[in-house]
Amino acid sequence: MVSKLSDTERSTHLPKLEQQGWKLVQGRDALTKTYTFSDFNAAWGFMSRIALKADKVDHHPEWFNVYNRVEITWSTHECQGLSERDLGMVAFCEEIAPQKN
Ligand SMILES: C[C@H](O)[C@H](O)[C@H]1CNC2=NC(N)=NC(=O)C2=N1
Repeated sequence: MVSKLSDTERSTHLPKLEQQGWKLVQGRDALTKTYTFSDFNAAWGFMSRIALKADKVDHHPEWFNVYNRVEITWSTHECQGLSERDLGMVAFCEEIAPQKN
């Protein structure tokens, strides 16, 4: 069973993630970021790599795509909030996104 991030873990990780453009979702325990890419091809490439990773680690995103924009949200259904699994996927997103915003 995966557990929600502790207060200490939150104060360790959230400030840096907020600097990277991640925001806590209002009304639920989740992190979201909107990435903008050069075109649909780049956005879909990003989504494809996340899809493969999500499948591998069995942790899946909530997301919305329009052309070059991908809004992605991470939260863990199992504990109904943020867990270390979300931090892992957030780090992966940052690692592979060709464009930072
Ligand atoms: C049975 C399966 O392992 C679970 O439903 C996995 C699948 N992907 C998941 N993804 C996310 N984001 N949270 C989960 O708790 C989760 N659980």
